[in-house]
Amino acid sequence: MDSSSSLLRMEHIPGKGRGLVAAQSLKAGQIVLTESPLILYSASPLFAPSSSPFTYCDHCFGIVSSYPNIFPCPSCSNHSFCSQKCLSLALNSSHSTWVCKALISLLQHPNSTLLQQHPPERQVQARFIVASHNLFLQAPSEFHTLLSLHGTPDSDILDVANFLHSLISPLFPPQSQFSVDLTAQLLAKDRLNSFCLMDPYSPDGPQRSIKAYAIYPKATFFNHDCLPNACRFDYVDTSDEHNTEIVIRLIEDVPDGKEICISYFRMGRDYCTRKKILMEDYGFTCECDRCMIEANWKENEGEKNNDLPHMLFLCKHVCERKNCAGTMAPLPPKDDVPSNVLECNFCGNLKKNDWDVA
Ligand SMILES: C[S@@+](CC[C@H](N)C(=O)[O-])C[C@H]1O[C@@H](n2cnc3c(N)ncnc32)[C@H](O)[C@@H]1O
Repeated sequence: MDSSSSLLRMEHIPGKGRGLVAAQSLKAGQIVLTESPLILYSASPLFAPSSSPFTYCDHCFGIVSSYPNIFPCPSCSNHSFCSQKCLSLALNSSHSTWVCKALISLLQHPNSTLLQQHPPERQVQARFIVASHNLFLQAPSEFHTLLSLHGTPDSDILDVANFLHSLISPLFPPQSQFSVDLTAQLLAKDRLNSFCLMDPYSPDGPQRSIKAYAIYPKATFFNHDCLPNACRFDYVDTSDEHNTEIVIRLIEDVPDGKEICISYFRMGRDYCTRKKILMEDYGFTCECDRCMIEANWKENEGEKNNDLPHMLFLCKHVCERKNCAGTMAPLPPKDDVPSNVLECNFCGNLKKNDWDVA
């Protein structure tokens, strides 16, 4: 049984829809959820080469080193894998015969120049629709879970759905019931529920690109808070089957019944930037404690208006390593003893917690 079920329960949270609350008293550093994606797809546009300096396995998204450690798809030259195991798993799941043929057809489609004229994002959405249809064919109950998530199409999504459906629907098997409306529904779910899987951290490297997108069936119910009590660790690049799992760990103690929230982006951003992202990308206005205080700050006076408890939280929990700004959470407790070491969820940096004086 899923161990998170005794730690978390879903509740209706006023003003936020569904959310996850602590089902018992929980400790800082505790891992409250580990799960595999419902759907996972590459963030590389179909036509343009990826901007990432790394090459990834198209199944587990671990870094592929060089030949002879590359296992290409036997039917297309566009997808490669880091091991025989990933290749075999992919051919029976994420890179099934239908997916392989659909992606080749999209690349060779007489209208493919149309797709290339759209922003690269459209090509990534095409990958998502192909992956969703594959889920529909392979795991109908998981497909229905995907459809039950939060998100309804707006007019922009309907336009995109019309365009993508015209390109992709000829590739669906004849009995497929994938309508434009269903395509639009799926795109709306993807917009609100997908997590980014990022390039590995490098102190001097370029800004990290997104290597893949994933939707997790339970983690998606964590609502946002600008001063979260939990954060996501993705132990990527372990080159095994756990590479794409999400791990949610508590930043501080959480009493029974309290909502557990993550931040949908790195915490260091100022009020106006956070407000803009949350409205444009997620369609809501955040009313967390931090936003309520910062909303009253005078324009351009953020630095002078620092609110002490919030500043202490940010000093303690924002990683100060160069090119990082990830979130620092305590290591998991050992034998119920809390750890005095904080770990960054982004770069893995460890630092002693000197903030909590007994
Ligand atoms: C990934 S879903 C989270 C689960 C969602 N509450 C549900 O009912 O399925 C993201 C959506 O949850 C809602 N949400 C998340 N955090 C919120 C917050 N702090 N305030 C208001 N709404 C929030 C927004 O509608 C957002 O688009």
